[in-house]
Amino acid sequence: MNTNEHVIEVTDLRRVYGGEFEAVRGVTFTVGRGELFALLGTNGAGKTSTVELLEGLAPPAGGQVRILGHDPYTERDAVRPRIGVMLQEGGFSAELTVAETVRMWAGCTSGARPAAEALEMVGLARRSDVRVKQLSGGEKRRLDLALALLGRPEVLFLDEPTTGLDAEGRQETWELVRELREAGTTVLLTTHYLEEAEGLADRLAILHEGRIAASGTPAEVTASQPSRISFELPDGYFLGDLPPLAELGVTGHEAEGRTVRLRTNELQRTATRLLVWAERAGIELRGLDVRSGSLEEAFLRIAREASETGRQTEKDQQTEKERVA
Ligand SMILES: Nc1ncnc2c1ncn2[C@@H]1O[C@H](COP(=O)(O)OP(=O)(O)OP(=O)(O)O)[C@@H](O)[C@H]1O
Repeated sequence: MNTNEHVIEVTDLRRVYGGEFEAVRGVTFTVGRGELFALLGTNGAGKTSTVELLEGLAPPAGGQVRILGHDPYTERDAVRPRIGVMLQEGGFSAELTVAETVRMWAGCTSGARPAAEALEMVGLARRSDVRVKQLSGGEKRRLDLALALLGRPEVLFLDEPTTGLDAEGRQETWELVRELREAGTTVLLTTHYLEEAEGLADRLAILHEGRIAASGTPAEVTASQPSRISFELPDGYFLGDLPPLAELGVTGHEAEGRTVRLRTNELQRTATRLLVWAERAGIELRGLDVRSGSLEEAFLRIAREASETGRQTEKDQQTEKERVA
């Protein structure tokens, strides 16, 4: 098996609603066999619109998708048996039991796992005889996942798999996803939880307004962000009392009353010089908080830049959608 094989290939993908509103605007990425790729983005960024095209639920308005070398829309029969899709809201009957639901789906799936095995994998074995309507939100997500795993998929699409799960359930799902990936399953995950992407993804992309605003390994995306130091100066001290900020390696700052926030790309140098200065001056920097750039930081920057430049765009899009509707 060629491990460099691109199981998912997306090139200049576009999706248009109502003939005019462009929700996906030229998205390009690839996912190799056994890789876990996460799509992140603000609300309405275009994650679901993109993933639905990858699942073959609609044809793209432009560009191309290849899943396992096939077009998932026009060659659905070649692709569908080899992929597993966990939808945001599975449409199962509330009156059936968990086991009946899984058996019903297994009847429509070629080479399905035994129902008991799928339920065991997601930790629902003890809930087999419970009616779906009696499951908690988190248990329903696990049932969605069991159904997606039934056909032993080579490619697994997970749309917000841990929404509604408690901390333990989330950890268990992450563990399962890791095991599946280690067994060679290629996974495409959308999520709102940044720590989920950080902990699971080999590579990720942050979507914004239908375009990829940042992509790479979690470490690469994080490294593009400045580190932050914040603290409170004692009474009688002001920002101007610090050594020149350029000498500290500071690239940006804010001061609000006695609270100071510094940004730097050289965390060790800035922190050391700041602490040496404070020590020599006999000053305690209360509430001192030193943190490296994070995925959250990258995400918030993209969202912030969006809200600064995007208000007009949002208005335009709304008008566009109203016209289309
Ligand atoms: N059927 C539709 N008709 C018209 N516009 C749509 C349709 N579906 C989605 N949109 C719009 O397309 C844009 C992208 O939506 P999408 O659901 O793909 O975003 P998302 O990133 O998955 O968002 P969320 O994180 O909120 O689930 C949004 O502006 C949304 O309002």
